[in-house]
Amino acid sequence: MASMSVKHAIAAAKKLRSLQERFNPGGSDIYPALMGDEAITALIPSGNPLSVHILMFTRALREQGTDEQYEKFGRRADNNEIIGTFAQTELGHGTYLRGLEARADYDRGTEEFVLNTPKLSSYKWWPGGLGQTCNYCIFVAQLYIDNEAKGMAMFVVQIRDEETHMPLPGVHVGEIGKKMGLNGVNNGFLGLKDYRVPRLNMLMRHQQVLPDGRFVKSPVSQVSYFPMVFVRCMVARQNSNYLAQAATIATRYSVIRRQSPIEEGQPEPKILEHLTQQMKVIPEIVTAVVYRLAAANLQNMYNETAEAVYRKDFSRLPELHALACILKVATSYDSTYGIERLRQACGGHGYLTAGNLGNIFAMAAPACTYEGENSVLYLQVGKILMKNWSQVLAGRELMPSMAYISECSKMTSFPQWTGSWECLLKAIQYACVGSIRLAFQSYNARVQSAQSQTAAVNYSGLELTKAAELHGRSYVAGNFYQQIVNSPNKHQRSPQFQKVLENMLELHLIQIFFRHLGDILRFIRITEDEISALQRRLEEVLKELRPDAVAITDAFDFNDKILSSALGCYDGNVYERLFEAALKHPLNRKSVPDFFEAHLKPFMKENADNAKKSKL
Ligand SMILES: CCCCCCCCCC/C=C\CCCC(=O)SCCNC(=O)CCNC(=O)[C@H](O)C(C)(C)COP(=O)(O)OP(=O)(O)OC[C@H]1O[C@@H](n2cnc3c(N)ncnc32)[C@H](O)[C@@H]1OP(=O)(O)O
Ligand SMILES: Cc1cc2nc3c(=O)[nH]c(=O)nc-3n(C[C@H](O)[C@H](O)[C@H](O)COP(=O)(O)OP(=O)(O)OC[C@H]3O[C@@H](n4cnc5c(N)ncnc54)[C@H](O)[C@@H]3O)c2cc1C
Repeated sequence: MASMSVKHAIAAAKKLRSLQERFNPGGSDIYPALMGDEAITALIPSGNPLSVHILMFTRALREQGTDEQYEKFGRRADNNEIIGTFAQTELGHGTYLRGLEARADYDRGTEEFVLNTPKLSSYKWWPGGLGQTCNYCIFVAQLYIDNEAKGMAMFVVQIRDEETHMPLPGVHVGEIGKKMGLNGVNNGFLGLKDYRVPRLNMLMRHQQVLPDGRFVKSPVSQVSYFPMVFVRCMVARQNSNYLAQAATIATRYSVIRRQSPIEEGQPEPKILEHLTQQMKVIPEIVTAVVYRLAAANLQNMYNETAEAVYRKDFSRLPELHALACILKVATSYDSTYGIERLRQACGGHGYLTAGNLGNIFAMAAPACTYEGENSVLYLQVGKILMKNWSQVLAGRELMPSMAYISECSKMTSFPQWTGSWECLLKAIQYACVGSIRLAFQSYNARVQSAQSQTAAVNYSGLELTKAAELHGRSYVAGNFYQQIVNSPNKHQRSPQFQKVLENMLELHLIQIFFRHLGDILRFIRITEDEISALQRRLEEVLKELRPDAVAITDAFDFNDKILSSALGCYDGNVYERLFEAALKHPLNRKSVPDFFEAHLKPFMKENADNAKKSKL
């Protein structure tokens, strides 16, 4: 689905409200009830100008505001009476939140905050819908009381008149310009000059400024980062879906397109019969399945943790933060590169807009950057792994998603190679733990030699990133293994279905193994014969999955409207649809285009005249 117009976004928002009334009557939060529903992902693609309103503005009001603040602002936002966005990033800073320059100075005389973006670099820059759609925003700023910095806080700020939509005095708001994609989103800029808001416009569920200017700290400062955790979980889900969409298109196309006989004299086969084509398409189908399951797990964990945070129990926040970061990175990177591989798998037609792969790519790719730039989130996970390795060295228990690290740390060497799924999974985990150990040694040596912790993180950055990446692989592969091999539902599956799932597990594990062979060989001895055996298993499982490829992608259940692709329609009429799309192009409206008389004819005539003259 391409970027939406505001008109279409409003239709989607209405649909969401009606779904909420149906599934969660009277409740404000639609997502826990509906998160499994693919309709939601279809209604809020990242190209929707209301997505930040729906996913961040309403949620921040609910989770960061007091009950009274929810009644004042949140209920109206949930009801779409006001439309807002989450304005955090600035022209000069996105990643380093402690460097944000927008400021909120408390004036105890009037019990107001005075909001300012003092420099060009402190202008808010990027928030979705800020350019034109929103009349409110959550403005993230450094809080100052008596000129003393107190850290980040969030403020509800009205930016446009509710009746006329005119920007209010003191507000400088606009659109940041055309982007590579998502051009329906009207990402905006915002400057504020001495803009006053009442004290109770600061969201105060976790930290407060009292009327006399006393500051009550949040029990856990990280809780102000919670809206980002939610969207990271959503990205994991959304980007897995983008990959599934592209895989569906490329699979359907690959069983219609015929090219190049495999045996001399034979008819041209469907291109999916070529082994290298299978290797381009089938692993992406499997990756989409694997990530959808991991993202669904993450979603459950988010729902449980959000409920606990609401009750001011912050104990599971670090684990959720680590998992949300790692899955956001893994799904956004792998979907972005996977979609490009799938586009190439469709040959020349993959480059046509009518195939929709370019648009899907343009929607998936920015997720590598928004909601925490991927390298930065890898470093964040790397730092968490260092902390956990210290815990291992101290003999303490780790959070459940890192329990495998303790287990592997106790192994003096890798067990006898068997090539089983357990063995492959263990090899990935073992390489991860080896990488964590090396990163820790490097990081620790730097700290011991009097480098600051932050400098040590910077100079160990490559090793930390590698450890974080392998932790992501270990978690995702471990989750898939559990769901296929140890799931309590396993016995309700037909043997045929279980076999397809096991083939997908085989392919996923072998694929990750080969992708990280260099990393694995650093810590484990494997013979050439053992690697060759895996190569043969890879070829075999591609062959086994080939007949199921279409059925698996059909099971993703994307209708033609969502895929919006001449190459990926359910009926397989690829050439007819490509032709139809070509004929709709404006250049085909007239047999002779206007530019012929105006430019092309005079240009050719001038050249012909010059040629004649030079012959004379
Ligand atoms: C199904 C529905 C479909 C939905 C479709 C979804 C599609 C999405 C559509 C919307 C499209 C676009 C929206 C985009 C919106 C945005 O981009 S909003 C802006 C987002 N900005 C960022 O993400 C900024 C990135 N920076 C940061 O997050 C932090 O600054 C960073 C983590 C990089 C570092 O911060 P520091 O303050 O320097 O922190 P540290 O010193 O590293 O850590 C301090 C401790 O805090 C812990 N921590 C950090 N972050 C979190 C967190 N989020 N939650 C919990 N804990 C956190 C960290 O581990 C440290 O802990 P410790 O003290 O060590 O125990
Ligand atoms: C489509 C889109 C929608 C967005 N929507 C919103 C929105 O609704 N609201 C909002 O507030 N923001 C939004 N953003 C902004 C987004 O959150 C930021 O772009 C993102 O957080 C990255 O920050 P940055 O752009 O400052 O990148 P930078 O931090 O400047 O990154 C540039 C490079 O520097 C590197 N780098 C930065 N810090 C470090 C470090 N500590 N260690 C190592 N390398 C580092 C990065 O890895 C990267 O390679 C959106 C962005 C996009 C693209």
